[in-house]
Amino acid sequence: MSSTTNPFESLQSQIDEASTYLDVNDDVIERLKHPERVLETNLTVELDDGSLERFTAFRSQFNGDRGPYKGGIRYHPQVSRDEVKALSGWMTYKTAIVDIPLGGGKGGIIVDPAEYSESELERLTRAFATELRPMIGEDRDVPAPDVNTGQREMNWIKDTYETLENTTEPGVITGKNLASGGSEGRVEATGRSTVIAAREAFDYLGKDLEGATVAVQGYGNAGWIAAKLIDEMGATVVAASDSSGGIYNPDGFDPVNAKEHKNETGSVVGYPNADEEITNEDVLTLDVDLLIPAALENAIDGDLATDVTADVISEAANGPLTPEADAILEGEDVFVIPDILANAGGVTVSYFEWVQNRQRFYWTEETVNDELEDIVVDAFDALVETIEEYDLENPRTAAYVVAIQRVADAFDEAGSFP
Ligand SMILES: NC(=O)C1=CN([C@@H]2O[C@H](COP(=O)(O)OP(=O)(O)OC[C@H]3O[C@@H](n4cnc5c(N)ncnc54)[C@H](O)[C@@H]3O)[C@@H](O)[C@H]2O)C=CC1
Ligand SMILES: O=C(O)CCC(=O)C(=O)O
Repeated sequence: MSSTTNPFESLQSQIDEASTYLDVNDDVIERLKHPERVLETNLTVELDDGSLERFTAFRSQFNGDRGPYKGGIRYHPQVSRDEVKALSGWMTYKTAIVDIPLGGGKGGIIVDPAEYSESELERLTRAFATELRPMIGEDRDVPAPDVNTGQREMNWIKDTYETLENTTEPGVITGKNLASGGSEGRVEATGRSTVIAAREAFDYLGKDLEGATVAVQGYGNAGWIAAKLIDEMGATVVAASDSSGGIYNPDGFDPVNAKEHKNETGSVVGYPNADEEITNEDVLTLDVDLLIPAALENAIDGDLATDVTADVISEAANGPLTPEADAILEGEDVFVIPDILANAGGVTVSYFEWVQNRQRFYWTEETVNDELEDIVVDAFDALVETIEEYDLENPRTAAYVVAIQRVADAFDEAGSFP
């Protein structure tokens, strides 16, 4: 993170901003600014050399008014209680803006997975799954992948849960591989919604995506798929970065080829067809038509925002702009598609996976992608309608107006406290 902005405070200020347009009781808004509960647990894991190491892990269940808590599990040294709380809140408003019947949750372990062997990571993941067991379940809380976790970790969690519960319940977790009950299209889903939303924004703004230049910060699951799909739509990817640095070719490069280079060498840096090496900050401030931040929170803070020159930003990452950056870009007429809509493809296809698991009936990739397309386009239309109805400058505020109203309605329908 390039800024010390607390992501939980960012979430709360986003809610405050939107609530001024809503006729929702202040006490209800206060409830919608805090998680319902947070598990903090210490996992003691045996390392390969026989020693023991303690890891701190969290699971925040932010809101379950619209359905089971839903959200990923992150492995990263910067995971903190407040980060997990923020991410779980963003999940709540994400599932609401795309109108799928789920709540919001998030988990994380403070760990740099690159420093541990596969067997150590398996023991760590299974230890976390054991702690999570009483609070997860397909009708309770359904985790999924996030930064530095993927199908492998999801399969371990499913297996641990099912073994302890003596059951088969693949819908306890999503983002599994196909053989373990995963869905077609889930790996690509986050990048896919990021570019569908970008395409809709270009259309709304009367801009041409064909030949538009694109920079992608973060070349992991969300970022590289977004690069690949936007290239397939006719745009030109000119820059990309990962935690080791950035690459640039003003004429564009093949995103798939760049990914192959990253797979072989560990980084996009050194990719021969885009050999101009630039910093991560340069990637964020390039004069491009579309910027896709796809790494971590606070990538663009107030200082950097003044140098951002992209016309459209599609937030594949959660929380890549600090509130200060958001306000600056709003003043500069940059159209920011907020994370809770742009990256909602991941949780939407997780929802499809959960539905398929429960029905024991699996969809084709084409069905998954068609259903995802409809949901993202509907959410974008609701965003535009709200921008116009309230004459809003900032699409993020519009997204929260829609999402908070939906969560508040569900709370309201449930009746008052006993
Ligand atoms: N995986 C998913 O389904 C979803 C992910 N997201 C969000 O997308 C973002 C990325 O997640 P994933 O792609 O899943 O993670 P990932 O672990 O697959 O990839 C993260 C990438 O970001 C890079 N990175 C880290 N720090 C960086 C920095 N300072 N500058 C440039 N690159 C940096 C890493 O090198 C890596 O390439 C996160 O904010 C995550 O919460 C959002 C919705 C769903
Ligand atoms: O697939 C999911 O359930 C959640 C993905 C996620 O963590 C996110 O959207 O930030």
